Amino acid sequence: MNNQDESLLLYLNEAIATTRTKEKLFKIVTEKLRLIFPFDSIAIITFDSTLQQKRIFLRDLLDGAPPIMSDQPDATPIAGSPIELFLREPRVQQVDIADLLIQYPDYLPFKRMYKREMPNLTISPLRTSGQLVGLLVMAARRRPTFAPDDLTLLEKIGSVIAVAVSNALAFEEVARREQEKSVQLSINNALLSSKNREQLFHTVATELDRLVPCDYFGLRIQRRGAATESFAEFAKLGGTTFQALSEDRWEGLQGREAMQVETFGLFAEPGIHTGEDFIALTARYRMLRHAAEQHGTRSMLGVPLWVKQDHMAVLVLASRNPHNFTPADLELVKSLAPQFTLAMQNLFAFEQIEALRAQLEQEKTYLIDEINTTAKFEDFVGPSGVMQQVQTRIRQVAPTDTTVLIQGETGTGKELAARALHNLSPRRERALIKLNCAALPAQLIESELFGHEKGAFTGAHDRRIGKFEMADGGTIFLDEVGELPLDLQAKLLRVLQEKEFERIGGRRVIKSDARVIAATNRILEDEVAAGRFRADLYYRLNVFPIRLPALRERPDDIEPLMRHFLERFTKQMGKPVRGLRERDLRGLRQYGWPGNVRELEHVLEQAVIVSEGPFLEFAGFSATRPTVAPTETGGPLKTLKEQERDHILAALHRTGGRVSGPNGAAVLLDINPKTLEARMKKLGIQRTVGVAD
Ligand SMILES: Nc1ncnc2c1ncn2[C@@H]1O[C@H](COP(=O)(O)OP(=O)(O)OP(=O)(O)O)[C@@H](O)[C@H]1O
Repeated sequence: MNNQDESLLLYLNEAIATTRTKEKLFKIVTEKLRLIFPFDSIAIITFDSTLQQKRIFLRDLLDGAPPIMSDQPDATPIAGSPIELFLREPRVQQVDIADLLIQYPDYLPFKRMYKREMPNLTISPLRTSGQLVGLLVMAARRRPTFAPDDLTLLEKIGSVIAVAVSNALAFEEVARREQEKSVQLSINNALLSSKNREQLFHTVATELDRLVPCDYFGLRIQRRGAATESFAEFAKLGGTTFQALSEDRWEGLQGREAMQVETFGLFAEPGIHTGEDFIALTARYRMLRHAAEQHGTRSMLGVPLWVKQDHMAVLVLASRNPHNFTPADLELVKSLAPQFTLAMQNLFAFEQIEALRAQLEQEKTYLIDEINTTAKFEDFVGPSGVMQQVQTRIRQVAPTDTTVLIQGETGTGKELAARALHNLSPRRERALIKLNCAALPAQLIESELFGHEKGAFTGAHDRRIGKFEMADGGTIFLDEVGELPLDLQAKLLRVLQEKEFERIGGRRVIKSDARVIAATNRILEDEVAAGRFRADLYYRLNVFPIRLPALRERPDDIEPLMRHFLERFTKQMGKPVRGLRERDLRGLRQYGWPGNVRELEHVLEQAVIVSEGPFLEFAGFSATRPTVAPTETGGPLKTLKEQERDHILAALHRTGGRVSGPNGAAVLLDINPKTLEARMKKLGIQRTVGVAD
């Protein structure tokens, strides 16, 4: 070995000790070697410990192209390639590519070099501590002539380079592990910190992309016999950053239906799909074909997260590069799978909790309203025979899920009966949700019943849960059902038949297990006959009818009801208990009670308020009021307007002309004082002069 050789070895040794990147190392090696050995192209091939996979660093000095540094193992297998030949006899060899091509006519790198007229190869093994870690391959146009010393030097250089290559790769491996750790940490942090699905998985996709570069990241739920659902999907649509994909992207492409093909079982095993395998999958799955055609997808990596009888969840990465994914990538993604699974399950649970929370929030408002109005069955006063029958029917039907229709005049206790029924039913732990069908315009009733999505119509600023959804597991009480507009009757019928509906502006079918109790003070049969109420809906509602008799039909209930209300009001108002005069009782029993129990309740409330002596005073109440409803007298009928006028006058008479306040006519008539004033004005009723509210 001459001085020049020695100094080269020293130089290389030093360079190796100080150089950490393989790029720099490769540059130094190339330049120094070229001073001694004439070559036009040089490659360092490294092997993994099992000699199964190789990585290639290549520099072509003739065309001045930048060196090729392979970050990923080369996909071409070593078995069956000329490399195998050198592995069998690892020593410095000089070969002519033309000879090799006879044996390996399809080996591309040699074909390429032959074409570029560099047929002379010098191959030297790279060994460290006796172990083969790679090959140094020099290609030249002219056949070099080596002295035996040169060959010895090359062997020595080979071991120096081997150490360098091993170091650089080990260093790289350490760096990759560090990066892997940092990515895993970032993914962990994202999974732990964020509750928003899109934001969370966007971070995860971006982090994972640092280790396993890809163009598509998708978490998907595959259902047996149904379309695949997207849980979180992102793609680099032309750019370098991920954008969220929505399910809607299938629409308008080939029709949503066309995309709804079953993919259950695809990626049931973790794997990489590329080349022929990938093409076979695109032939089988329309969605994959679409991705290949539209986005140029050429390879995929899939890992199942969980597999159940009827559905499975998978993580899919896809790339436009056919050789993008390596077995190491697959292992890495597999190692992350448990975290993804946990995060998805957490999110599912969290979203479920959110939905329940929203439902509870809605229910709460109702429950607060109900605290004062909750009816215990004991509050339901009615010792008369007819009311005993009513109570028996309520008790009979309460434990079932049967739809109940309660009919009766205003104030007969329909709502009280509905509440008592709910409270006797197994659903009493859940809410009774009431909807008054007469109180709102048609569109609002629909949204009250079924809810709406954000932006479903002007003014729909937020998503809103409908009462049917809210009453899931409980009872929905449709008060004044006879007032429901015909088109809504059709929609209500559908819910009753199918127990499912959609929110306004929504596509998702919502199921509700709500028990229905409907009430009306109209005679629904007459409404059906007049074409104002759908016969089919009537039959659906009238499964178990309960009729609440008018108070005048059960005079035996009057006194017990009076005592019940008296006790309540005296207690509520902290008033002393006063006696009831026989003549007053007689008068009250004889009265017709057009407003039924509600009217009786108001009369007593008023009496408790105004009475001061030892007896209750029924000021303004006249027992000479008609004892039967005018419709039943057979005489000429009054118009509704006249009837209303008379009724208001009677109320005013009783309150001494007072309209508002606790002793006013508005309380007696159970309407808003402003409304009463407006009606009085319309009907031309003057206030009694001299009486102030
Ligand atoms: N049997 C009863 N025992 C005790 N209170 C009753 C009874 N029936 C009715 N009430 C009381 O009378 C009032 C009116 O009853 P409720 O609101 O249930 O009648 P409704 O038939 O639903 O009336 P509307 O048709 O006007 O809605 C309520 O305050 C209720 O508590």
